[in-house]
Amino acid sequence: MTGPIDSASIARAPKVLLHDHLDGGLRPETIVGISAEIGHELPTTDPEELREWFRSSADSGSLERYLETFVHTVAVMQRREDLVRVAREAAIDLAADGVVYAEIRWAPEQHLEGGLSLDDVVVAVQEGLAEGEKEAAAAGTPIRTGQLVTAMRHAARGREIAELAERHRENGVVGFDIAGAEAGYPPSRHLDAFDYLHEANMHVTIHAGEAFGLPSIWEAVQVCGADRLGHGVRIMEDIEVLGGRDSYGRPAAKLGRLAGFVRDKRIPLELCPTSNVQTGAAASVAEHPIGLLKDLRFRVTLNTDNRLMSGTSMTREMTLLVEQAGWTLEDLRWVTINALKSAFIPFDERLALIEDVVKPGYAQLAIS
Ligand SMILES: O=c1[nH]cnc2c1ncn2[C@@H]1O[C@H](CO)[C@@H](O)[C@H]1O
Ligand SMILES: [Zn+2]
Repeated sequence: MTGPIDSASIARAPKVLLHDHLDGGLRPETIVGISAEIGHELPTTDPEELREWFRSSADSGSLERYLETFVHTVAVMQRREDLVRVAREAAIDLAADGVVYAEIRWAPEQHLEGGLSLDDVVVAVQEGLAEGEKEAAAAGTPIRTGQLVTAMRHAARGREIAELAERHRENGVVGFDIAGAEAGYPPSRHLDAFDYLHEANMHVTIHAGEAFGLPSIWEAVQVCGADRLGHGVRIMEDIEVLGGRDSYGRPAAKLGRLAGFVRDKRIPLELCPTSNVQTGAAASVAEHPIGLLKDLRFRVTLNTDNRLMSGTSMTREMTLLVEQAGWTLEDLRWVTINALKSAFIPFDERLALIEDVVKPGYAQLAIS
């Protein structure tokens, strides 16, 4: 399973996605269609031009500017039927990309302009995801999805959103996240939300170590008790590469206390190479730290972040790593199993997906 891998195999490989924003993955045609109905003005109404507009506008070198484009996707996700549609299409599109399990995140507090309540919007998205799952199964590409309910870090609704997540845990919500501009908005601003969720035994991931460095990661892990790190790529700032290899053939490196803790505790990193290149957290996919972090045996997972803004898919992220960073089929299988090990669904269900779907899927690719 270590030889070169062709593009058809990458497309067919089972994939697991833990970090994908619902409002970052819309089909351009859907944005154009809903905008026309609700009278929202877009930079262009040509779907292909719009696709390119999102990608190039997000190619800004800064997270703040990357996030500006979301005004157009959030605008078309305010009516109940539109939330259902966007969620349904997300599940179908991910399934067509070979994704067999996806945790899809979004911030309910940004979808109340049409008069819906926080509970209404979560129910609408769940309805869409369930419809999409059904259609994907009928098309022969089964997928399982879960919602991650996000609170916006600049706002002050963390506790309320945490309670929302907890209320819907039996109805599709598998965890909680905070997102938005990182610099100036440390995770501890939402400590009451995290305390509440820990008391309720809920799972938590935190965007940290993307646009801001070690203090943000430290707070997420040690103050807020994050189970996983959204991005976490700046953990590199606590790793000194020494050059050469150790006796196990791994890159020789000296880990600081925080990086050592993250690796020792097997805290999953939800890495998103293309998105990081766009926001300036990495120079290129070839040079992205994901390769080094893999070789150092961190709990690495591979993700899309925002398929629309980053012009990507799981197949594309995998292809880039294969073509530009020398990844093998075994590496792709490893990050996929890592992601399932780190998923927020119950352990027995994760195991079933690993044994019944992922391992047989990769075994088939290895022999064909
Ligand atoms: O990579 C990211 N870092 C931080 N925040 C993000 C990223 N991608 C999207 N969002 C933010 O999360 C909200 C809910 O999905 C989006 O509206 C966007 O503002
Ligand atoms: Zn993100």
